[in-house]
Amino acid sequence: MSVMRDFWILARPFWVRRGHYLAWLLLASIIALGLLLVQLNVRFSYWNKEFYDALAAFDRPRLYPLMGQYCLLVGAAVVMSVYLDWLRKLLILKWREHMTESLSRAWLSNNVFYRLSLAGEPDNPDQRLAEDINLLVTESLDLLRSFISAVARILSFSVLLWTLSSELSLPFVDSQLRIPGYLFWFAIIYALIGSLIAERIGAILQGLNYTQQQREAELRADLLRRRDHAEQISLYGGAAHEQRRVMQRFAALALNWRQLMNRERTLGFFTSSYDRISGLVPIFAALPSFMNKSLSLGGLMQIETAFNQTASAMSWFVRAYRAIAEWKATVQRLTQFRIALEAAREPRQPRQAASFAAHQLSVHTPDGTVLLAGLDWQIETAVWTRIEGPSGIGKSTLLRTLAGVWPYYSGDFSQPRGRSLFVPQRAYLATDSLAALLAYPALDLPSREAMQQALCDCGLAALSTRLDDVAEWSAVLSGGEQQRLAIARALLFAPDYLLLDEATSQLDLPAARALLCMLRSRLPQTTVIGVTHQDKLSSLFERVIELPQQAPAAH
Ligand SMILES: Nc1ncnc2c1ncn2[C@@H]1O[C@H](COP(=O)(O)OP(=O)(O)OP(=O)(O)O)[C@@H](O)[C@H]1O
Repeated sequence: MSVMRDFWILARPFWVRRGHYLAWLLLASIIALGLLLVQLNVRFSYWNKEFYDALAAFDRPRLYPLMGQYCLLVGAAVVMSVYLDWLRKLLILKWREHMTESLSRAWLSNNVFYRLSLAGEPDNPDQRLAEDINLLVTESLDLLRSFISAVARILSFSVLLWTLSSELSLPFVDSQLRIPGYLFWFAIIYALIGSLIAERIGAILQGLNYTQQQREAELRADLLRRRDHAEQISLYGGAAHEQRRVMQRFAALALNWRQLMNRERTLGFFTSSYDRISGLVPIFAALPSFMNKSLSLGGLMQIETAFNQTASAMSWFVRAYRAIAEWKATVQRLTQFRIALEAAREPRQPRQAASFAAHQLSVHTPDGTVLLAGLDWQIETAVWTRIEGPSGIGKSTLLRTLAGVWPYYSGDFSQPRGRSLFVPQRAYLATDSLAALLAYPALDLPSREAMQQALCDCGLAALSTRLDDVAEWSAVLSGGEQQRLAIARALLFAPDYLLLDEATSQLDLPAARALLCMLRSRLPQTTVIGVTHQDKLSSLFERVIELPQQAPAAH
């Protein structure tokens, strides 16, 4: 039952919250409509009886009111099933919206998504948020609905079937074996045997379908990668190589597809025969009563409906285990995600102090390899400090630690209060308007004049007329231009603390120097901590912290 507990932990925030009455009202309406539809089907079966009896008796005056009744019944059934589906979708939408909002907030807030990506788990959070929430909501509602409907159908139609079927008397040893309501028992045994055979043939389909989805996703991802690296591929002249890889992926997909279609063919032989036979089986079974005139034509038709409804409701119990298994797997995946989010929610927070300071600080990689150990220093406010050390020693990782996003450290360090901004070597440029990119990560746009001025200051005057243009700027701008844009962003954001990680590496030295000098004159109060391999820029920094392997030093 732990799966039910896990499910309730996931579902509870939606079903037990302020304004949850609407959700419960929707659920109650969906269940009520489902039950009404079952009752309507029972009513249809009575209509069938009366109609065929009137036909058999050539009773014209009874036929006309029956046709009127039929129109009413059909009208009611159409309105009910359309609204049932509509309300079901509305509830799915509301539930899904609530879960997406709360899980994506837990994922995105406090840099949880970044820490989870470092730790490498859980896999594919995007799939959890998009597909699994949808599956959980849809499967939960549909399982509940189909369970209630199956129970209601069995209760309503089996009673009908029992009353309609006479007692069967079979010779058994020296006496007669009497089976009351034999059609009811027959419907149950028929449904059980049919569903079990279908399950046996179809069991392997589940695995094949799963593999098929995976292969399709791999092919799609592979084709997307080609789109993302179009330029590099054409520069290498790698088209033939790429074509071969695409066809290799397709061959794996086709191999599974063949197995799937062969298995579906076998299942198809069984299900189409079963479906066709199901229409006649109850008629043949009740034929003796019809022939000895104890059953009317209408009664025969009613038996056919009641038999098939009972049989299909029974087979739900045989087949539901697969839907329940899928639902359980979805609950488990989302529970893992929820637990991972909760575990990563509260990172160790650095102390808040007047400035950045490290005391016996050690930084390591996610697998525990120590990169830097025993760091002891303090960084003065409004001073430009450069962190220096050989490639691979851990300079960028130290900057991430100071920014408060790298959780793998021990010892102690403090962060100053105030606004800080990190400018990485490769700026993040989403596909958006240039104005929105300049404002990032602030939500409000600065004035147009301020943005145009920042672009001019950073040597991007040519872009100042394109603030509203939406483009894939990371593909449109050169590497150097992207770095200029990131500095323009910093100018507009005007942080108290600026962490620069190789932020001018793609510019020539005079351009890099001019850009940083301009930054310094525009943001004189900002404390800057930088990492750069451009040694000629070192004169811009007032202080250097050198990072020798495992032996810290500062001067
Ligand atoms: N997310 C990560 N997972 C595992 N190892 C990592 C991760 N990030 C960095 N490292 C490892 O930490 C070490 C230091 O990397 P870092 O980028 O901090 O060095 P660096 O001094 O800035 O290097 P460079 O000067 O070449 O840019 C590297 O060996 C790198 O492989």
